[in-house]
Amino acid sequence: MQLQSGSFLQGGKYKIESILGQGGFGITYQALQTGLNRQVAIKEFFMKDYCERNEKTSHIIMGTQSSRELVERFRQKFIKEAQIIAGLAHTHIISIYDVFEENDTAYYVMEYIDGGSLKERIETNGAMSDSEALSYVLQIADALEYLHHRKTMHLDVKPSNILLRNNGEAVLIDFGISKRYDDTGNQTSSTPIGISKGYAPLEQYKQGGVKTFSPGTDIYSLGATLFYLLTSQQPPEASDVNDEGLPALPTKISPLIRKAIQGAMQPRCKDRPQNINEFLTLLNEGIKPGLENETTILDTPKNEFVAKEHPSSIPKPQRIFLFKKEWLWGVIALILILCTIWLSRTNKTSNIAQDNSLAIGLDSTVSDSAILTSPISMNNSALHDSSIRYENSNTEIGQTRTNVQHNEISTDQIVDLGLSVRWAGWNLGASTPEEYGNLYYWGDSTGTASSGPTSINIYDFDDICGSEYDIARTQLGKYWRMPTAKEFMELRDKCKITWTTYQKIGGYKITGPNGNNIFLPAVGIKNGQNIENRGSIAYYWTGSVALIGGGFVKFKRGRAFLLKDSVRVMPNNVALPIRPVIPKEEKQKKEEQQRKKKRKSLEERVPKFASSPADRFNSEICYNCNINNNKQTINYLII
Ligand SMILES: Nc1ncnc2c1ncn2[C@@H]1O[C@H](COP(=O)(O)OP(=O)(O)OP(=O)(O)O)[C@@H](O)[C@H]1O
Repeated sequence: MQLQSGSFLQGGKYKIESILGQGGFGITYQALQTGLNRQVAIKEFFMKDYCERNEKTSHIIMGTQSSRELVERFRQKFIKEAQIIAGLAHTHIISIYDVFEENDTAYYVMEYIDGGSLKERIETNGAMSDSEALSYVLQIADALEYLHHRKTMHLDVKPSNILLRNNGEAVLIDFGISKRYDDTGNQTSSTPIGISKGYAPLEQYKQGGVKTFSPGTDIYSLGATLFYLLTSQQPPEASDVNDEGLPALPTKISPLIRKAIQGAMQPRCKDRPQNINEFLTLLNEGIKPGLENETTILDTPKNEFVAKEHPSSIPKPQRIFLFKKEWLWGVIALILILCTIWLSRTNKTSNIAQDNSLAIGLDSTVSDSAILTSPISMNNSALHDSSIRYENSNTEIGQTRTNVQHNEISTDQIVDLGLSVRWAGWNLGASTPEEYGNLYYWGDSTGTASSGPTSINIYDFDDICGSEYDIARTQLGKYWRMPTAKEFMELRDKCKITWTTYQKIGGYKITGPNGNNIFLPAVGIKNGQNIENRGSIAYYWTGSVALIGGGFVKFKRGRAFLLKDSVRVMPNNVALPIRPVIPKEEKQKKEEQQRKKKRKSLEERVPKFASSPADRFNSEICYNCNINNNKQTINYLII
């Protein structure tokens, strides 16, 4: 028995409109928040098997004393969980606005999401393309990483728990069985474990469920979700996966994605990627992984998940410690590689210095920087910020300059990385290289944090880059603009991306093919008044060409994702740092164009050189006549 539509909660603050659904632990309603006149979703704690409702008062009633105790215990946990979720702030995690008790039960109020679930999407449209499925899975991976970072597991990731905002953004809901773990990884809450067949891994079926913090459990469910999105088939139950392996995935799915699903859906938790970062590495193998922790994966040999008949035979990503047995050969190989890199860097540096007099900022401690940028350098303490320098300056990156104006991102901070465009050394609006920049909104030429579009607009990148909507162009003028998708891809694909810290700010050192560097601080994402994920995630605008639900480039743990085909100008609760570019030949091209235009207009206005004095006379008359636009006078004078 549910609350009637038209009934009120919290003294009229919320008006129940309809029922969205009911599960074992709760009823979800669509409601109106009357004061703000906005739609919300309200979840009511209601244990179907133990609770009833007094029709007159709407109060919850319970039968026996023992059921009362049980329900009370879970009600307290429901409230606690809601409070925890309310403390999370992530674009792809449901926002909770309010938690309260009424009718002898508990409620939480959340953002109402009207685009339906991924499950409904598949039921209506059938299986998705690789890119569409990935765009959703990457968003949820992001949300999971955020949760895992806070020692929280969701434990019920599945397509029906992923809703879509009408702008295409995926949002993770239903934390009803999520758990939190303390710093030692022990469970701090024991909300009941529900089993979602096909999505829950083996360990969730065990008596007592998952007891220690293990991101691999959510990774299994995420892999199963990807399986469903790409096949529109319910993934097999974990016990069947254990006995028979995963059924062969259609070959239209890219081999890399098939391998990633195989890897994520390993029956044994320890055989799966151990964190979201490792899962993403499988999906994004082409990009070199970051160097943040001791388990970071080496570039070479490549991480390989080989899809075999029985998934438990699939090897895990290879890690450094796997090389222990061959340590002797490893050490010899390491020395050889280091020598080679040292030599090649020495040559390269001297070549650059010879060929390009602009390269004065290059580090003279060549051997250090060679180690720094080589994939062998796995130790953060070996990272020297001093190798990050401007191409055109003797100043080390990071020297704070006072009174820097936006338009001071100028020539001395253009870095030629050896790519088709030159990149700014700092974020737009920043006064130091590690700064956020505080200019957010593309499409808002003032670029201030408090303004910006109020809804998400989708633009084709051709409409944006270099136009009046391009904040880099409007702020810096002249030839500056946002990078196009192609240019960002070039940065991603041709540069070495390594995690480092600079002035205590985490971020990515991007080393171009010519050895020059820029620093992309992991400035996070501004969401309302908060800046989230600062020091761990970097998002950047791009004038990109793309799919649904993104439109920016995200640099993350040594990889860059370019998800989208179009530019989304985000509403004003989201902000991203901006790194402008300046095309190499743009200045000359523009000047040449202007010269041509001038010439043309002169040619139109001034007749060709007339040889005889009479002709010249007539020409001059014509010229004057044209100017006066007086044909009669011409005729008269010519005659
Ligand atoms: N914030 C929301 N906005 C819009 N619809 C929602 C929202 N939250 C849940 N729903 C919808 O409400 C229905 C019930 O969802 P919910 O996940 O809360 O319950 P359940 O999983 O069925 O039950 P339980 O987890 O309590 O056993 C689903 O159709 C879901 O898509």
